Amino acid sequence: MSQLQQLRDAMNDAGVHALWVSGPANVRALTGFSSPEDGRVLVTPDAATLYTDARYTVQAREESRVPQFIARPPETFQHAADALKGQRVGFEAEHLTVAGLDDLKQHWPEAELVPLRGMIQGLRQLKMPEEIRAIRAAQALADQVFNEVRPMIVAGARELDIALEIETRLRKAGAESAFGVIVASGPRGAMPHGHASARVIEDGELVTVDMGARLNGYNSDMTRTVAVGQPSDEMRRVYNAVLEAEEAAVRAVKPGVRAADLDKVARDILTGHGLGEAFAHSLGHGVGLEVHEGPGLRGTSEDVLAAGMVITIEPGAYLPDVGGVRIEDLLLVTEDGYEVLSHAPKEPV
Ligand SMILES: CSCC[C@H](N)C(=O)N1CCC[C@H]1C(=O)O
Repeated sequence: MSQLQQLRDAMNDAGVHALWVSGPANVRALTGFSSPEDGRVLVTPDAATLYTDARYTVQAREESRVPQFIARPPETFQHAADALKGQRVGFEAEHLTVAGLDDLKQHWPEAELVPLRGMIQGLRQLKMPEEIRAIRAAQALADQVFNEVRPMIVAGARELDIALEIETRLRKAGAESAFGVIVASGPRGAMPHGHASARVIEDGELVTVDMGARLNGYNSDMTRTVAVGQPSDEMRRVYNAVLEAEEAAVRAVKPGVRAADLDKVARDILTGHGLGEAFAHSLGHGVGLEVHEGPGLRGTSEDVLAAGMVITIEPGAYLPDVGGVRIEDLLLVTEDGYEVLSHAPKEPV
């Protein structure tokens, strides 16, 4: 069943006749339009319309799987107003600004506006075959770029030169960086989001590189921590504990497993190594049109893994003023377990 048809079923369950979609990734998921920040979609029981403006007339015609209406507000809203009179119209509470809601109220005074959460994000958790192909291609490119740049990670190199090389190679291959490349060396490794700085890598340090490619709208996400020279015994111990936790969590991936239980697999191992407090974030997340999407792999998550999800497994341990380690793989949940999509080597330290 198409995502649009599944969405109509969900709208029916939520008791709305129509849905105004403004979240960029959701607009893209429903239409294929590649400038979704400048698009909106109105979904009704028998139609879906992409609203965008004249800058995108040709692009929308080429890309959109649904009919387009080219206009700017207020014409955009007026186009739909008659059909929405007396209807319950859902909107995406996470994606509509206060001003955006004011506009809807002003232009659709006879509609009942209903805030909804996570309706399309929920559907997006299960990837379709063409989406899996796109994520696989993005990760293959990320693996290739990581392997090409790996020899640059040596004592004397600056973090930001490594990040720039990764970004340049992704761009030359027709992709872009899915997020600001994280290159965190030595004590900066204690920052889970340590975006590359001007710091010069020193001998004996661990360097965490977290990178993703965005190709044809779909993202990848992978982290490797590598050693430059001989790291301290303490950091080698931390590395091996994180690796053990990562591999155990990967092995536990299969349909039906609760995301919270998966998080616990890794957390228990790190706790056993005295690193429970140092694991300062969740185990992972879904990846697709957004780098961070459902399911959420954290202790409080209600999500349950299902075949077709693409997830990260990325435990880490962060010791302030000392350093840190994170190891992350990208996985496809399959009918009988999982397939690891990220292939860059995990080097022994
Ligand atoms: C800035 S995007 C970060 C991508 C990264 N792989 C990631 O998802 N995380 C790094 C630390 C934990 C996790 C996160 O929740 O941000």
